[in-house]
Amino acid sequence: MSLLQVEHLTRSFGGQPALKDISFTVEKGDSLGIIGRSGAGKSTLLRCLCGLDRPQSGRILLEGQDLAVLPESQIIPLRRRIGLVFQHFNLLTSRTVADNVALPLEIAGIPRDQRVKRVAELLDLVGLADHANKYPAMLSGGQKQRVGIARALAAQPALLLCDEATSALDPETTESILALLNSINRELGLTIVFITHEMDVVRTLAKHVLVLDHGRIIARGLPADILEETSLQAALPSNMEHSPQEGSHAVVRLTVDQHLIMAPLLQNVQEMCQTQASLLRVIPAEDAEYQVLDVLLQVGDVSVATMNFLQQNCHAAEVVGYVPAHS
Ligand SMILES: Nc1ncnc2c1ncn2[C@@H]1O[C@H](COP(=O)(O)OP(=O)(O)OP(=O)(O)O)[C@@H](O)[C@H]1O
Repeated sequence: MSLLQVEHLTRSFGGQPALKDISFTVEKGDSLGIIGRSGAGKSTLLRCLCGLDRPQSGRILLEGQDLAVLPESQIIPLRRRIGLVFQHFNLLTSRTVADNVALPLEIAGIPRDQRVKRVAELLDLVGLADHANKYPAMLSGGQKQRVGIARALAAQPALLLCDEATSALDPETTESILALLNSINRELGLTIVFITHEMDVVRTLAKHVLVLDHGRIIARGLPADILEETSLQAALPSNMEHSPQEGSHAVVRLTVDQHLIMAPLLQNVQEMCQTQASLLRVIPAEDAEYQVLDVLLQVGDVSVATMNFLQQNCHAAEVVGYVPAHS
């Protein structure tokens, strides 16, 4: 039996569908990333998965129990099987770090001595053992999220749901939080379902990916395949049709050896400047808006004439360093 089984889920707001016929399963130990542009239905799906919202139809089976139809009184114990990590941490400012982490255990009626032991273990796990008595206002964003993660793990959930858990953090802190979530998934074997709009998060954390668009699943699979497909989709002209129209031109996708693109330029440098030039590396453009490639060449003689030639034939050319001639 899958840990989570979602079948034909639909959810509308005022007649406007936000989720349409969503079906997928999550196996124990998986890490599923749900991506999609703004308004695709990610948050609505996550709210349904944790029982905070009810779909109009469909089933959400967590360990075999249907969150979509259970009466509220029976959903509460089932919700304890789910740990939630929020974008903005949602810590209680008047409670210390230790008391924030202890909250789900208090609600579950766990005796004080067991709570103290469990909280100490959790703070150790998230690297905050020395911060137990601090208040949230005394912590950095990354530390607050670590508290959020410890709290989510407190009641030993079967499933961790993360709602844009790193969107409010800087890149370095994001990396450390993703490393923590990764170890929780890979070393503790805890199943994670997360929503994000950041491709790097998917690349780092997901074992599988679902892509939502206008409330539907439009793609699912392994991160590498989905990310390649997603970047291709984003690059396609917005006015592209899938069938030929009167007078239309075809859009052709090529997979090209980068040496082939550079060959004419390298040949010209060698002929016009009478110097050796070879390709070291092509760096994919970070900024798609300008559609440029960064290319590293190894050039034998960087005379004024060679640099002038390169500057005239490229957007820009500058010497960034030197390597031995034989490398
Ligand atoms: N409580 C609500 N009342 C009315 N419409 C809603 C409600 N919640 C979501 N919607 C609508 O459902 C659709 C999906 O919204 P949702 O917030 O799930 O998308 P999302 O993918 O999480 O977007 P974002 O990345 O911007 O948070 C949107 O059209 C949104 O306006």
